[in-house]
This record gives sequence, structure tokens and C-alpha cells, in this order.
Amino acid sequence: MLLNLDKLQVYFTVGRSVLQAVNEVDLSITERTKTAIIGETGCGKSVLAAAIAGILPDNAQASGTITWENTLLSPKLLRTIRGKELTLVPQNPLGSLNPVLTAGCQVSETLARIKPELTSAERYHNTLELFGTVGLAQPGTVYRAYPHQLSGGMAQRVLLAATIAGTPKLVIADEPTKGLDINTRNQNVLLMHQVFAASALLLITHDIEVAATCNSLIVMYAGELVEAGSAKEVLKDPLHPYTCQLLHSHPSHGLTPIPGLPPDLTSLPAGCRFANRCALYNKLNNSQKQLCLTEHPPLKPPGSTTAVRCWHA
Ligand SMILES: Nc1ncnc2c1ncn2[C@@H]1O[C@H](COP(=O)(O)OP(=O)(O)OP(=O)(O)O)[C@@H](O)[C@H]1O
Ligand code: NI
Repeated sequence: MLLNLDKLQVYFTVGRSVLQAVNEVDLSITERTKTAIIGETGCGKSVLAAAIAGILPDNAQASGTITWENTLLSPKLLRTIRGKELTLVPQNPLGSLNPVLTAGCQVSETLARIKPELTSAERYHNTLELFGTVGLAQPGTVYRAYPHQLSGGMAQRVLLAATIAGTPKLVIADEPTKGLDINTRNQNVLLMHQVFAASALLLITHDIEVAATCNSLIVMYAGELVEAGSAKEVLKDPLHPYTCQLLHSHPSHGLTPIPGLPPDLTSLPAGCRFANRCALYNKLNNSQKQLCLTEHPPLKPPGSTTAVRCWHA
């Protein structure tokens, strides 16, 4: 097992209230698997990623256990693997590059940090090789180019070259396709799957088509996992009412918005967090509804490979 989360919990103290951003998340990621996380805005996707990468803000309090290759992921271990075996893909490629350094210099500097034993000639050579790996056609020209001379797509490739310099085992990408048109998005996703073929990928997205490119899919709602399973199965045959309604809110499935809003994370309901917006809830009898409103449903594997947090799914 590459990464394992056991009851990961993240709270924020905001003034006098406590905001439950991530609640008891259990999650396992094996080597080379591609996992997508989807869910509406504010459901805790980025906070979960930040907790794994150890970059939570100061007002966050985390609990639970994270293990990396079956060893407790201590701050010390995290310092040795971050930026190498565990890397993050930045959201805005052009903005993430230093405007006063050439593309080659930046990747070469990353290499110097990760592999201090390399000579500068070796770093130059390795950088050109990395540029080739990410599909940059004229590595020498790109090496000498400043960020403003690169297109968005080229900048993305330069950043990915820097990311694979450390031969990552896990790559976390938080909405890498945000704001891109469909063509660029498809190219980017394809490129990431090529470049990170040997790595595990945790891909946070709002985009169901992007999620469909992964093997596993995790659906989050109000800080919790509500459904987890194979991406193919979950997208074809969603079990949790939230997943069904989320998929139906997508343009390709009729654009039916989910009514209402997610609960306030500073005062969560005792029962199911989705009950007030749930289409299935409305079809239940009174005693079934009572269960939804009073008992918090556990995430249970209903016999198949998919796990669902719902009393009645
Ligand atoms: N530093 C912080 N202080 C207080 N609350 C925070 C902080 N960072 C995040 N939150 C809250 O934690 C919750 C989860 O936020 P998060 O950014 O993980 O959502 P998300 O699923 O990534 O949403 P989006 O899709 O919009 O990126 C939100 O309610 C957010 O307001
Ligand atoms: Ni986010």
C-alpha cells in the first residue's frame, strides 16, 4: 500500500466556531492507481489533499493516521518525500513558473535540489531528457525560453517535467484543468496520464469526464466520503443519491441542479448530511425518514466493490 488514511479529520477554528472540513476519511491508494475525487465546492477536496501533503494552514487541526508505504507519515518523513516521491501539480502553470528564469534553469534547479550529486552538465542533459519525456519537441529551444515566451500548454509541460524529475510515487493534482477549454483540458488530462503512468495519481476535479479517466472514484459531500469504488462502475451505476443527483446536474445528463445547499459545516445535522436535498428521502415512509434524520449513516460496502454512505441506497 502506497498511502493509507485512517479516520482522517480536519477541523478549522473560525472565530468561536469549529468548522468540520474533513470528517473520518478512510482511503487507500495503491501504487500506480489513478483516483479521482469529485464533489461540490466546499466539500473538503482541497483540504483533504492539503492534509495528505502536510500543507494545512495554521488554523487547521488534523487527527487520524496517514501512512506512507506502511510507515507512519511523520513530519520528518514528509519532509524527505515531499517534492520528490510525493508531489503536487500546481493549478496555474504559467503563474507557477518564475518569470525571470528560463524554463531550463527552473527544471535544472529542481534537479539540483532533488539530486545534489549531479554536475551541472548532467543536470542540463537530464533536463533536456525530461523535456523530451513530456513531449516538448525542441528541448534546447525550450531550455533557453522564458515563461512569457511559452504557450500555456508548453508551460504545463515544463512544470510536469519538473514534477517527474523526482520520480514521484504519488502525484496530487488539485483541479489541474480548471478554467481550460475542452480541447486543452482533454490534452492536459491525456498528458498527465502519460507522464504519470508509473505514479499513483490523486486527481481532484469538478469535471465528470476528467474523473472518468481514472480507475477509482471517490465522491465527497460535506467533508465525508459518500461513495467510493471503481470509476467506471460509480459513473455508470451510482448508488448514493448524491452521486446520482450530482451526475444528473452535469450538462451531458440533463443539467438538473441539486436543490438547496450543503449543510453548514460549523453546525452539522445529526443524521445524514444530504437528507435535506435528497431525492430518495422524499420517496421514503416516515420511519425510514426518521432514520435518515437521526442516525448518521456509516460508509458501508454493500457486498460489492463500491462503498456507500446511505441507509436506503
Ligand atoms: N483556512 C481555512 N479556514 C477556515 N475554513 C477553511 C479554510 N480552508 C478551507 N476551509 C473550509 O473548509 C471547507 C472545505 O474546503 P475545500 O477548499 O477543501 O473545498 P473544496 O471541495 O476543495 O472546494 P472547491 O471545489 O471549491 O475547491 C470549506 O467550507 C472551506 O470554507
Ligand atoms: Ni478545492
